[in-house]
Amino acid sequence: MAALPSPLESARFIAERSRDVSVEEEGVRSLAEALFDKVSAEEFGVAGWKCLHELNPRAASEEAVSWVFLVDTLNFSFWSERDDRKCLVKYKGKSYSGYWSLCAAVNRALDDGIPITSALYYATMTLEQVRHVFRSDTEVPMPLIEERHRVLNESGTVLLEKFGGSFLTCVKMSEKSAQKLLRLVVENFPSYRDEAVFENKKVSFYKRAQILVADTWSVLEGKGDGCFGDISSLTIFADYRIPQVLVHLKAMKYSEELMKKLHEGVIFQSGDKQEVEIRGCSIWCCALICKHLLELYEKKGQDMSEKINAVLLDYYLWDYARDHREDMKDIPFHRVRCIYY
Ligand SMILES: Nc1nc2c(c(CN[C@H]3C=C[C@H](O)[C@@H]3O)cn2[C@@H]2O[C@H](COP(=O)(O)O)[C@@H](O)[C@H]2O)c(=O)[nH]1
Repeated sequence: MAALPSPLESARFIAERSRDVSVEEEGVRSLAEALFDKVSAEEFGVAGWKCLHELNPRAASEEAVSWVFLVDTLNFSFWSERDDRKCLVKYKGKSYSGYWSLCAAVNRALDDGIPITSALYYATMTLEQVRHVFRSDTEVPMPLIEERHRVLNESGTVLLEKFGGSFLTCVKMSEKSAQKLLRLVVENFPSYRDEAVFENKKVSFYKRAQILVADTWSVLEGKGDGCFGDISSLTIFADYRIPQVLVHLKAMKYSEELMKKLHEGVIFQSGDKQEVEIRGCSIWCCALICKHLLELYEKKGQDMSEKINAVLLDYYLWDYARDHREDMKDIPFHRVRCIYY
C-alpha cells in the first residue's frame, strides 16, 4: 500500500491552500504564551492521563492495553443533535456523556463480567449484544451503534488472525516506535484509515490511529513497551472538539460563510472540502503552538522537548474544551457522522 503524506505534511499542505479556515499567527503566539506556565505542571505530563481521568485504567498491564485498543476502536462520533437529548451512561453513581459514556459503558460491562476487552469476545459479538453493552440510560442511544458493531467484529477478527488476539503483541512489534505502531495499525485495521483527497492530492489525518498510539504511550506511562522515542512526531488528533476550542481561543478562524453553515447545524460529509480544511488547519495550528512553546522555553535556556509535544497539548486542549462547554457555546463544532472521529 503506497504510503500517503503524513498527517503533519497533509496539514501543512491543507493550511497553505485553505480558504474557509485560517491559522491566526498572532492568536497562535498569544495562546502559546498563555500556556507557558501550564505546560510545566505535573498534570500536563503523561501522568495526567490517569490522575485526571477516573475512568481510565490505573494499571500498565496487557489488560489495560487491551482496554485502550477497544476504546479507541470505538472512539468516534458521540455528539448529539440536541444538547438536551443525549446518550448518558451511569457508572458508580455518576452520569457520563460523550466520549466518557463509552468508557463508562466498557467499565460497566467489565464489572458485569462481560469480557468486552477480549478480541475473542468482540470479534463475534452480535448487534444485540453490542446494543446491550453500550446501552444508554436515557432514551437516546449511543450514535452509530450498527457501525460500532461492524468495526468491533472487524477489528477483533484482525487482532485474532494477525496478533494472537492481543494488541500488546502489536505494540511489541513496533519496537518502541510511535510511527511504526501507527503504520501497523493503519495497514492492518481498515477502520483506522482516516484519509481524504484535497485539491486532487491524497491526505491523511489518522485521528484514531494516532490517539491509539498516544493512549498506549499514556497507559504504559511512557515506559517499557510504551517508551516511544518518537512520540513527539505525532500530531494532535483531528476530532470535532479541538477545532472548536482553537477558534474559541482565537488561534484559528472560520470564514463568515463557514460560520453560518456551522450555526445552521449543517451536517458535513467526511472528506468535504471545508471539513478537510477544519481538520488540516487544526493539526497545523497546534504544530505551530508547540513550536512557539518550545522556542519560548529555549529563550529561557530550557529544553522542554521531553515535556511539550502535540499529544500533551491535545489532551490539555481537549480537557479544556470539556471544562469550558458553556464559554464555547458561541462557537459551534462541525457535525459529521463517521467512524473516523
Ligand atoms: N483530540 C482529541 N479528541 C478526543 C480525545 C478523546 C478522549 N481522550 C481523553 C482520554 C484520556 C485523555 O486524557 C483525554 O482526555 C476523545 N476525543 C474525541 O472527542 C470527541 C468526543 O468529544 P465529546 O462529544 O465532548 O465527548 C470524539 O470525536 C472523540 O473521538 C482526546 O483526548 N483528544
